Amino acid sequence: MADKPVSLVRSLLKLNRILMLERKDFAAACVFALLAGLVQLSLPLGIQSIISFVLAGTISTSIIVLIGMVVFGVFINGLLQVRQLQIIEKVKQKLFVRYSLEYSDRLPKLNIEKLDHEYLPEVVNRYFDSVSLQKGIDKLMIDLPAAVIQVVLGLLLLSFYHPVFIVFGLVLITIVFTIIRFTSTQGLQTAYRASNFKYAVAAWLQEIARSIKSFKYTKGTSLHMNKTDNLVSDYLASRTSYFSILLTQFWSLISFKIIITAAMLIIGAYLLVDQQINVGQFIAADIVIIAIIGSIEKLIINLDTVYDSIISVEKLSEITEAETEQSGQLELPVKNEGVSIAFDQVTFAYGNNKPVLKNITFSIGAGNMVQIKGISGSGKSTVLRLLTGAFKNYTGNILLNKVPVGNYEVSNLRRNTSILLGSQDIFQGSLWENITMGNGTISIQQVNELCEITGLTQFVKSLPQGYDTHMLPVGNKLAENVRRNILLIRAVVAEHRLMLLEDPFAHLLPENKSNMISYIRKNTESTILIASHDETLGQYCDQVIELSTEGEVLSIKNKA
Ligand SMILES: Nc1ncnc2c1ncn2[C@@H]1O[C@H](COP(=O)(O)OP(=O)(O)OP(=O)(O)O)[C@@H](O)[C@H]1O
Repeated sequence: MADKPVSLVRSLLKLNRILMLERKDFAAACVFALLAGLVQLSLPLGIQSIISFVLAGTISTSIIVLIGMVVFGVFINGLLQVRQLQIIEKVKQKLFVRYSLEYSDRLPKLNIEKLDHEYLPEVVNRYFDSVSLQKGIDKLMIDLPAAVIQVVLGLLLLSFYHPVFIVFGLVLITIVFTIIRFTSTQGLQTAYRASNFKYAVAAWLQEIARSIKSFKYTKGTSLHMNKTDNLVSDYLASRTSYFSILLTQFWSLISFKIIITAAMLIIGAYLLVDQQINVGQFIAADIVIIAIIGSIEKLIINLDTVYDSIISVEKLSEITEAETEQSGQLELPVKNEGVSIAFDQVTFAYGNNKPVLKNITFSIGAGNMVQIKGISGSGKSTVLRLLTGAFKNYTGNILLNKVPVGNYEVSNLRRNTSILLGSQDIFQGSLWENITMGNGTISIQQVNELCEITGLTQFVKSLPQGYDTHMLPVGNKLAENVRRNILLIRAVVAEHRLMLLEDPFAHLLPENKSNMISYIRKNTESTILIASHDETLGQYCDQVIELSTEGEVLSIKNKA
């Protein structure tokens, strides 16, 4: 995906939206952080009182009670922290589930037209950012709120010792906030760029793995290393500029820490010498200062995590916010009856390329079988793709049963359409899943019959686990005709009102081909559109539409 401008406020709002999905848990974690902070800060007060008692030489029951209370405070503090951890663990699990389900629900609904220039398996790598986000959640929900609360409460507590601490604290907080606010946008932008290069490296490594044979058997070149080297250099450059922003922010926080330590100690010592505070108060103030410094350190260390979490949400949103297909409202009733098709002066181009189809006009009666012919690149498959409703950027009209294809509800249209396109593939799952795609109405008899017709039976019988055999991604290790048969059976087995088939029979023996065509015509009333340059197919079809190399209709021949 492209290097887009990232806005700090917009990204923070996005992150906030994700956290707010678990607002109850988040609120509980914050309350626990606040309580833990209060308990933590009450300890110096207890210690201060104990010291006062000791200095006054009054060892009494009060001291024992006070010590008891301080120890109890430490225990309560631990208890609150455990509770926080439990909440955070729940939130982490929910995040994982949420993104897993959202990705799997959204992927098939994405607008292919908009993502046409992307390689989806690579874009899906962004899913791993859900794990980075999980890791950041601890810091975002526990450490950071706790650190901020402790700094604020600590400064407030110090102000009780002397008002000068209030002014001092406020000035310092304002300076640090301003520095972070104005350097963060650039920090985010560089972090985003570094993340883009990280994914580019991963994508390239995946690409080497995907085309492993090409790289393995091409001797004497180091293309794979050179490209990796370039991408890694880009990553390092953006990571270095990201780190320089982080360093600026680290230094501002470190300066804050140094100034506050020095100032509080000097002011504290002065007030002690001046007898405005006593030794107990001085020691208690020091404990508070140490707690504040500890919290500031937490802020410094976790700044990186905040950026990572924001970038994770941005990256994850490349799928969760990607445009989905627009859908109409109309439902095409599911019945065993074909649909009529009409193309009226349709012109279509992929993106900004030159038109693939020019002024195409033809009509097809319901239940007809039609071949779309033309040499490679003439636009045969594009005609089928337009009928799936996935591409909408055309001029002219495409009608199904006299209604524009875009008016149909997308999932309803898909339920009524059987699609075999060259870009479809075998996926990792059982042979049965690959054939039925989870459609529980398909019977074993139907599938067996189709295996017999296509010649797949022998392959199925050779498998010890039959239809339960696990298929590898992309149908790896399968013979090409087996792979194509599985895809053909998948397309033909469920009854649909429209069949869009790209070169479905090219791999079949002549006898299997004619048996398959007879099966389809006998078992279904579907309208069947076949994109193929097969010269022998026309004899089986009601109509043959031939496209020219320019993507125009060259001829339309109806069966005599
Ligand atoms: N997603 C796409 N983005 C850009 N151009 C594309 C895309 N798909 C196809 N094309 C181009 O559109 C033209 C028509 O492609 P199409 O696949 O429809 O032709 P075809 O006649 O079916 O070819 P074949 O018989 O080789 O499958 C070709 O020049 C092809 O390169």
